[in-house]
Amino acid sequence: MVENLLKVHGSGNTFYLYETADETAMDWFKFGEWLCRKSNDGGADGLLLVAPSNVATAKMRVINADGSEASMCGNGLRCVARYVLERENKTSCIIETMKANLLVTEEPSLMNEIPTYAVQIAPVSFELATLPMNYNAQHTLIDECIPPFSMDIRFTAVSVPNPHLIGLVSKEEILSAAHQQQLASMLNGENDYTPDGVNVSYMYPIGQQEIYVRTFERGVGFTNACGTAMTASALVATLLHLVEEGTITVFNPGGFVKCEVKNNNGEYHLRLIGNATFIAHYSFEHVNDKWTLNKDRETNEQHAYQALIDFTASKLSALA
Ligand SMILES: N[C@H](CCC[C@H](N)C(=O)O)C(=O)O
Repeated sequence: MVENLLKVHGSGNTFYLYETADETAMDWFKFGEWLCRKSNDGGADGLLLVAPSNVATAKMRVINADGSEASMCGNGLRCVARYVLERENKTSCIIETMKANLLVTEEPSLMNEIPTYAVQIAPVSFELATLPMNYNAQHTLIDECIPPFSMDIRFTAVSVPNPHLIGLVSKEEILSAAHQQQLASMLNGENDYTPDGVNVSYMYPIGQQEIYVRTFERGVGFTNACGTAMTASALVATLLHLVEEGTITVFNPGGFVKCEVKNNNGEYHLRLIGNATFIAHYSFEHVNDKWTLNKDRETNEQHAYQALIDFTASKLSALA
């Protein structure tokens, strides 16, 4: 049977998006890993599954490119939000995710008529046990130097609810990815600190209420952007007084998003606002446990998104 799916992206973080009526229909981990292979039309960073929910309008599951499942995906949830809101002809709804039912809303375009959506990012915790992460039997790790990782980068660990380690780095470290690659590879292999791996982001303040974030994603590697990482970085930037609470623009290799941070005495309210671009329509067949993928037709949306890429490039040229 031929089935339809979409290729989508949020801030250049690309996914296949597939809606199923039956969560038991396939081995999503194997399907996700196969779909994301570069040999499949360039692959993708993950698979977004849209399924029925008993507690919300729909349910989202996130499979990384290596076939592992994550509890949350900020860029992906914006794409799922658009897909479900268009299906329901609504402007807001609740989407069930692994650890929270989250409000998603259609928003005014960021620029150039680009489809724009906002997603709630929750729950948030600085407790190392929620990542999980082990370090000196500490409960939290906020703005600290970790000698085994680096003698000069200060790190913060937070779950939103997937795990993030965020380093505040110098211009040199943001211009070269070598150290980040080496640290993230160690923390996503056999190691004493992060048994389930961790998304590793390097953050660099670039202006008034503006930061730049580059992320090595657990289960994927370097991506153009990681929505939960950008939102977590915006939160950390407020805690370190690099920016004010409110709306922070987060630039990344794939474009930019807006992150809203509100801190009510340690109760954090986070919202991620950004594009939800549908790139192309695909179809696949699943016969004798083998899949075949066919690209049916492109949308014309990537052309509009190019304006946001060009704006970002002009902004980041000052970084070099
Ligand atoms: N690699 C992440 C899941 C995808 C998150 C990212 N794509 C986002 O937009 O938040 C993890 O294993 O926690």
